Amino acid sequence: MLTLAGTRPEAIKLAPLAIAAAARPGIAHRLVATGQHAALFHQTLAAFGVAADADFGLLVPGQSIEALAASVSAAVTAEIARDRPDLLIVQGDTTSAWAAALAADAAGVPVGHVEAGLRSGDPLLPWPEERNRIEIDRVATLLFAPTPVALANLRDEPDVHGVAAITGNTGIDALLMMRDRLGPPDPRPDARRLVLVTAHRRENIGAGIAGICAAIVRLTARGDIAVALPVHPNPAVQAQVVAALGDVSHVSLLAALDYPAMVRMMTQAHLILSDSGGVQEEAPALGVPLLVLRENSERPEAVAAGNASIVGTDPDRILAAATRLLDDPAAHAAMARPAFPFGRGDAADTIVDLIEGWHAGRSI
Ligand SMILES: CC(=O)N[C@H]1[C@@H](OP(=O)(O)OP(=O)(O)OC[C@H]2O[C@@H](n3ccc(=O)[nH]c3=O)[C@H](O)[C@@H]2O)O[C@H](CO)[C@@H](O)[C@@H]1O
Repeated sequence: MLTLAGTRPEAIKLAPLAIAAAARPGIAHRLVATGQHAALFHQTLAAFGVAADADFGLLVPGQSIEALAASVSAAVTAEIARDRPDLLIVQGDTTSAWAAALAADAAGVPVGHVEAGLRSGDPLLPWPEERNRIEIDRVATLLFAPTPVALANLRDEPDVHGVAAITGNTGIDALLMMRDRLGPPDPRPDARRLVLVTAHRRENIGAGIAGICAAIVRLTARGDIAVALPVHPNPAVQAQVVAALGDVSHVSLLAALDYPAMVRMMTQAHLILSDSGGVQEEAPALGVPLLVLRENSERPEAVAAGNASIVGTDPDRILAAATRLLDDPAAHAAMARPAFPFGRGDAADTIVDLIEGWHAGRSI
């Protein structure tokens, strides 16, 4: 079995699978990095005690999505010819996962999709992730849907032909593993309540991030909160955020946090504002209220569970929602009950059980 991955969120969500696969003598697993997030990918895996078996080193700064897809496709095709894996695993919705899945399909190698069935319903939001998810699911033989909603999405699509099962999300395995390892959070020295913000979606660069930053400036003017914003490595995001927030007091712009530091900070936060996919899964499990800085979500479970609210990027809307949660303890408490709509931490074991069953010829 060959797993291909290249970004920080893929490292987080595939580390539990690598650990679970290594514990099964019947599974020979090879984890190969594309090289897309370079050192960040390997550092993130290392936080779980996992190392990649190889790295294609495909990162070319500033390269287009099309160029990345072409190089992933060529590298996966060569790897398949060399190693003849019986299954290719990809996770989520990156362009490299999409290119690898199509290359494996073309070479006759079955594809297993971890985090299958997520749909925002809008091909352009987020782009290209929504297109990538749909096309990976169309070629996948094994579809590991994290939730009943994701499974229902797959059942509704006539072009999905593989076998699908609900597994939970391996991101929750990673989160609970790391939280247990870190122990109880340290009390913060600062009396101000912590608001943690992350923003990096391609469609938010420009007007969206401008709106988010304007809301942060107005929010910190209250005087009783501290904002921490780990800035995504994307240079376009960095330039915009530093220009808008670099000199605002009680706003700390941080370098991207390693995963243990991120988990620690999420557990200390009073409120999280984020356009991230993974954070929408993590905040409910940690019981931290989340405002989603997007117009839609492929993860309606967090809103349905009462832990998240979709507020988009309009500064007035963000400010109103955040102010309510900061000023009304009952409103905050209602969104701060831990909930586990994305699983309870056993997704990776469930997935390797299903893979072993598939190897043995049992239907999943
Ligand atoms: C909306 C969307 O399409 N999101 C996709 C995107 O991830 P996603 O939008 O989740 O990507 P992010 O870069 O936000 O990464 C989120 C993860 O990184 C952690 N973190 C974040 C900031 C930081 O400084 N340090 C840190 O460790 C978060 O706790 C979380 O676990 O790719 C994932 C991997 O294929 C998919 O599962 C998601 O569906």
